[in-house]
Amino acid sequence: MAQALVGLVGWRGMVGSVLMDRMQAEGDFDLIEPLFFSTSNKGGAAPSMAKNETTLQDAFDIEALKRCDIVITAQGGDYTSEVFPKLRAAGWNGHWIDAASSLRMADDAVIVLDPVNMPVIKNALAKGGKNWIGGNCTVSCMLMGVGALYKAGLVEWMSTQTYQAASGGGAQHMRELLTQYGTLNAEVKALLDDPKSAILEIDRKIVARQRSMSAEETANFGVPLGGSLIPWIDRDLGNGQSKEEWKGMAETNKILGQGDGFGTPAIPVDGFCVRIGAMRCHSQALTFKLKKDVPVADLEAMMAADNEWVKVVPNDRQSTIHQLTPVAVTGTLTIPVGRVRKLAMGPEYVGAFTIGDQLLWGAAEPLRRMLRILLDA
Ligand SMILES: NC(=O)C1=CN([C@@H]2O[C@H](COP(=O)(O)OP(=O)(O)OC[C@H]3O[C@@H](n4cnc5c(N)ncnc54)[C@H](OP(=O)(O)O)[C@@H]3O)[C@@H](O)[C@H]2O)C=CC1
Ligand SMILES: N[C@@H](CC(=O)OP(=O)(O)O)C(=O)O
Repeated sequence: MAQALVGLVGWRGMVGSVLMDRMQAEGDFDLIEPLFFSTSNKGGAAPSMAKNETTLQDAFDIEALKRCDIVITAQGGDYTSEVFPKLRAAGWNGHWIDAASSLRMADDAVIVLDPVNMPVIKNALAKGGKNWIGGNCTVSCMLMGVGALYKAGLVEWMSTQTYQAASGGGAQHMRELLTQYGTLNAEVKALLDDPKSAILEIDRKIVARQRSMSAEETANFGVPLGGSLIPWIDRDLGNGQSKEEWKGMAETNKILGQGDGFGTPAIPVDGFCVRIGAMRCHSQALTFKLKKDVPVADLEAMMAADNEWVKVVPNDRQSTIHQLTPVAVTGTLTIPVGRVRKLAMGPEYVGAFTIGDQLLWGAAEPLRRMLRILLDA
């Protein structure tokens, strides 16, 4: 039987490159006939994973896209908003797998995170579902870590305080962060090299340099991030909440198949989303109100057994500082969960801290796994 023709859009971007790496590592290209698209280089040479179709197709050419059994895109929301409706209107009935948020909350779209919501995916597949959208990176990484508590029906509500990496804004944001770090270092290099220099003099020079950063130096984040933080991510919803914070409850419940449209009440999820100067790992401090008092050891055992990527980190200083950091997690599929302990508010209140690489579980991995689910169906 001919292999499925799979259109790949956005493959050379940051998320797309991670996706390509993972697809190669897992042998996904052995199972498909890839067709590579470009928004900027139609007719150029496709990457080495191409088999029979070695020329880049125009990513806006609906007829070319219509040839595909499956399209996977990491090109971004503007591309999805422009092309997806035209493709469906042209009668295309293939599977659309997308990293962008544009279609996530549509009734006919499933947010894919199969280690957490395989039953939701299977149910939608059986009903003829065709639109498979990757979740918000923060939500996906969080559920990969603590999804077991939701699956067990233990969570009354959850509050999350995030520490989100620069990569969530895109490649230019990562460059801007590092450039700012370099600028700040250069500002006080002579003083740092002198062990007798006064730390408050260094501090004064740093904050003066941060406060005088030009529009060019802060073009992506709008304000300095190096040596600072930004407690607002994504749009202002006008009700005091950021769009990133809104996604926490909306997407968590949609992934789990509960809340609006599912006939079961949504679980409240809320908190603050904060940009920090990490590169590509999103970290989060979680507070749970459980429906009953469950021993910490039992909670840890449930999380550890939930999927092969969760790693419960013992709640001690040495384990935490070595295993529960962006430096430890970057570039891996491991989702550590640590700092699990009962909080002072009462036996049903539990704290935890979790981290995920937002380009892997937060973006690329759920997409390629959805491709495999479709190929196996
Ligand atoms: N960044 C993130 O953390 C997350 C992103 N997403 C989604 O994925 C989308 C893509 O994000 P991201 O990968 O960061 O976007 P990028 O800007 O890295 O890539 C998007 C597209 O830009 C074009 N492009 C132009 N110049 C370059 C260049 N120098 N190098 C590479 N590509 C270039 C490419 O299209 P072409 O080849 O056609 O020219 C590429 O596919 C986002 O818009 C979002 O919807 C989802 C989750 C997390
Ligand atoms: N908003 C995320 C990144 C992202 O792309 O999210 P979404 O896929 O929900 O738009 C961040 O800035 O960290």
